[in-house]
Amino acid sequence: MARSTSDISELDQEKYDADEQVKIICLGDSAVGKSKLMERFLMDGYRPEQVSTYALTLYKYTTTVDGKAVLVDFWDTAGQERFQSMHPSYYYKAHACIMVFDVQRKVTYKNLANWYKELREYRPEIPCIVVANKIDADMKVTERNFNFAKKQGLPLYYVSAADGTNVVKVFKDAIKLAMSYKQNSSDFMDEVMRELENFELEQKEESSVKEDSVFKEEEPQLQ
Ligand SMILES: Nc1nc2c(ncn2[C@@H]2O[C@H](COP(=O)(O)OP(=O)(O)OP(=O)(O)O)[C@@H](O)[C@H]2O)c(=O)[nH]1
Ligand SMILES: [Mg+2]
Repeated sequence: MARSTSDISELDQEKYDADEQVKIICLGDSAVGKSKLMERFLMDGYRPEQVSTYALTLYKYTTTVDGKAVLVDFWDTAGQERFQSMHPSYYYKAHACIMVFDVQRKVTYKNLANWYKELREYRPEIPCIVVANKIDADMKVTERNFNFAKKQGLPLYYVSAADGTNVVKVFKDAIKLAMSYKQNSSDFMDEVMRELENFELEQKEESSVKEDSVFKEEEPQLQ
């Protein structure tokens, strides 16, 4: 059972700046199997923490990479994806993304393009893995080419949360990619995005002041 918490400290995302803390997010339509995949990977000893107010679950996992202990938070949503858009804080400081579709439902594959677009708006450079889930339902799908991944230059894994095929591989590779992103990226893009946001905000404030004064000037004079 997931432990329910409204502990806001769980959402203190500054912790992800620490060397040994990694944040991996999961994206994809409802019912593609995001939660089942996490549960399958973490099987025993996982402790999902439902941050109920924010409709998300953090799956915590400890591992070692190059002899160093690493704490991984896998972020999973509950419900928000129905609106086809996530809150920006979901993406904030994420180091890698696992993007899932259901091989049995074409629409979930088509929607990858929307998820990917949104991901790149917030995290232009983080590694992203595409997961074709539920291959147990029809093994023939592994012969099919899902061009979206190839077109975007992303790795594609054929997976089944139900029978476990490739699940460990996906998650271990995601952790490796997240760690290497963390170590090698200067998060330069993050800095640029922040600067741009501040700049746009300042401009908006400035232009609204100007509009105010223009409006006042054009106000008809009452006789
Ligand atoms: N056959 C099969 N069914 C699966 C597999 N993975 C998940 N399912 C089923 O698909 C349904 C949805 O799985 P979830 O893990 O709840 O999906 P989700 O993406 O977390 O859905 P939301 O939380 O609504 O976003 C469940 O009934 C699962 O049992 C799989 O690999 N094979
Ligand atoms: Mg779920």
